[in-house]
Amino acid sequence: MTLTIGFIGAGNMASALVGGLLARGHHASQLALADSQISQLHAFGEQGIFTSTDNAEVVKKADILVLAVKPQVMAEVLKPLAPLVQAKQPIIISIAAGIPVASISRWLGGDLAIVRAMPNTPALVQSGATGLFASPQVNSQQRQQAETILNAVGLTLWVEEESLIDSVTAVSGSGPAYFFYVMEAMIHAGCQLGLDEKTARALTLQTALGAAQMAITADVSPAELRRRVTSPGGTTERAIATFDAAAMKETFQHALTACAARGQELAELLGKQE
Ligand SMILES: NC(=O)C1=CN([C@@H]2O[C@H](COP(=O)(O)OP(=O)(O)OC[C@H]3O[C@@H](n4cnc5c(N)ncnc54)[C@H](OP(=O)(O)O)[C@@H]3O)[C@@H](O)[C@H]2O)C=CC1
Ligand SMILES: O=C(O)[C@@H]1CCC=N1
Repeated sequence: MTLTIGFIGAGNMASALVGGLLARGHHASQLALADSQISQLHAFGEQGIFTSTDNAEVVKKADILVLAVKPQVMAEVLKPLAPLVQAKQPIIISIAAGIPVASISRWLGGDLAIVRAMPNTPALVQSGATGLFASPQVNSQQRQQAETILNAVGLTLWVEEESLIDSVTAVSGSGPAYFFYVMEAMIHAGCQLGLDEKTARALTLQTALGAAQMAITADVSPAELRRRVTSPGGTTERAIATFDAAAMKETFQHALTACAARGQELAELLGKQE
């Protein structure tokens, strides 16, 4: 039996996950999405997916309920759904940054199988990376079911401490934005060096793809692959020296630390709501 996966919130990340699931052959009739904005739902409805602006309608259908609203509205979204969720007992998968299992459980009335997942937007092209954490109530079959959903859209890895979800967020949840940032910067620099925008963009994106494919398939580290590009006395050496002089590695360390700290801050700011 295929389980129905319901999503509360039909924004960027739910779209990426649903797009990935559909592309992997998950049937539209076994998906359901709720969002407060009807405009967010049209495209899904047109694909034969059940949609509603009433979150409760999706909870009624869901064997697996994916919580995909912003952390800031999670408490107000979940509390009215508690009686229905308690009656239906779906597996809960929260993709929200920061919000702890204990808060989700409290808002939904307690004692539920809750998985925290931290996916990323490349799920849309089945190249996602997701970190998962299971609460003690999640049995091995439910763990497998949660993993199967996220596996449909890319790589999955379990962490055994909930706090490590903030670290996953810093590396891969937010990570696509860092790579897009580097792409923006390289395209801009290419244009400054005289390339037209189309050429700078095509060269940058293909280089990103090629470097990622090499790093994934190589049996040596990214550091070694970098060394192989960097001919002594050559051109790359100058660029890397410039990055080192600007303390780029330290900047990444600071940025990822700030990202993970924001996850903890969200938990403290929002997770304590009654
Ligand atoms: N974007 C990313 O790369 C990632 C995001 N996440 C997590 O995923 C979650 C969703 O993020 P993202 O998809 O980017 O956010 P979006 O804002 O794109 O999506 C959230 C959706 O929920 C809707 N919504 C707001 N209030 C309600 C409500 N009361 N009931 C139902 N739907 C509601 C929003 O509508 P409206 O716009 O009108 O408010 C919006 O369409 C967040 O918790 C985030 O931490 C995790 C990993 C990666
Ligand atoms: O920026 C955010 O808060 C979300 C969580 C990870 C990626 N986007």
